[in-house]
Amino acid sequence: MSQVLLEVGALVLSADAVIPEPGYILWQDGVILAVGRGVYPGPRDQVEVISRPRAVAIPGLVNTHGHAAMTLLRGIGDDLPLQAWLTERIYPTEAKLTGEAVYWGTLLACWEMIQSGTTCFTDMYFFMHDAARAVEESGLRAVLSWGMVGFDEQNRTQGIRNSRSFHAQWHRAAQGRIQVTLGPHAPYTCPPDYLAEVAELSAELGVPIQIHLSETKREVDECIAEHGCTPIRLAERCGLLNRPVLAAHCVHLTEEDIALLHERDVRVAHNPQSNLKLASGVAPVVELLRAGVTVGIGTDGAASNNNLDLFEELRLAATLHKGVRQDATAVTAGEAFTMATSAGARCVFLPDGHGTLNPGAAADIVLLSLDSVHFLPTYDLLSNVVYAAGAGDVTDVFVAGQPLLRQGEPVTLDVERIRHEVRRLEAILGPQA
Ligand SMILES: CSC[C@H]1O[C@@H](n2cnc3c(O)ncnc32)[C@H](O)[C@@H]1O
Ligand SMILES: [Zn+2]
Repeated sequence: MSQVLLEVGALVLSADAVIPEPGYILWQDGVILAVGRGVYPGPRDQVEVISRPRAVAIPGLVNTHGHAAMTLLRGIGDDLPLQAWLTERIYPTEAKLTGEAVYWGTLLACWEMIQSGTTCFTDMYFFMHDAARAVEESGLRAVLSWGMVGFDEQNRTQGIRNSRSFHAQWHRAAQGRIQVTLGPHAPYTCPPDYLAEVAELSAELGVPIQIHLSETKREVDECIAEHGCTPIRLAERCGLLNRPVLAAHCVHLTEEDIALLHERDVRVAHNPQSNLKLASGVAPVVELLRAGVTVGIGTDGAASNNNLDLFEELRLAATLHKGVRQDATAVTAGEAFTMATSAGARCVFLPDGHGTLNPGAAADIVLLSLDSVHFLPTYDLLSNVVYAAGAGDVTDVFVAGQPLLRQGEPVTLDVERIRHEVRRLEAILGPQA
């Protein structure tokens, strides 16, 4: 495929490599070949040129935790804590979902994420063949898992069977944009022997695991009462932490938990907005970062957030811990940006270097308008991106070098059709149905 040259007004290659002046990115076959300041020095006649002199290029944002099709449940179960939210409102609504609904709900999520600068996301849900079809069509990169629960023998067996068939059909599909992982829901829905079985399957298939861990104090207290240890320690005893693991939430941790997360290189998805909305608490992100744990940022599903805007999440991650700790140095702009980009990419098991705009990284690129009010004035470009910019400033999105949003317009999605189908499903799924 031919080379593409993107000319921009400024670049943030990574948190510690900011170019606040015009420059370029050159890519081929979805991979960045060169970046630089000023005018591209090579021959221009052989390359396709995209000129965006009034935009800043940043690495695409990585959403490290979510349930994409829960966009269909946006607004259901507001103002409830996690367990009541799940059992009284979410599970009964999810019981009405079909593969077709998950397909449209996932497309809706893809639309929202593309529009707000996310290029890669994780998903743990049901009817995942339908979700994967939506991802393939959207052009996004995704790390998908079929959610597994072990309430009884039948759903345990079904969970393993679903995960195997999903892996067989979709792992490394969509030109490598889709990765399949295993998704045991949580220690309170998956008993220890089931978690051990999932760990064995993960080793057999050679794929990582994503799981909710230590989200609420109630979860930790009940785990200690039932199993004599914290959810993190339980996951270790079940053999889960011998495998690559992405743990969502990790709000209620002991010092020993944090040491164990670091020792086993468990990646943590920090979901500040969901944790606040479900009244779960605030994750000890400063302690996790200090211990050397890789922390990314996630939105969680749209029923606990209630949007999939990672710019909001990025800003909250950079401000929340300052307020809670009364320490203005807690989670700097650079740390938050890293969490949303390169650390996020590591969280979701992408190869080293992804989540940056350095040569060798995937050409997953987001452009923000320098004409936006949020870039006036611009003394410190990274500060503008983290503390001022928002989804409304996103003009263009590329994944693996392919345009998904061009000057504000979705390229891959028929958004009018998505709007129509979601309105239809709303009447079936909503509380008044
Ligand atoms: C088994 S598929 C995923 C399952 O998880 C539910 N879910 C969504 N958000 C959360 C959360 O923050 N904690 C725990 N479980 C969550 C979702 O509704 C699905 O049932
Ligand atoms: Zn979740």
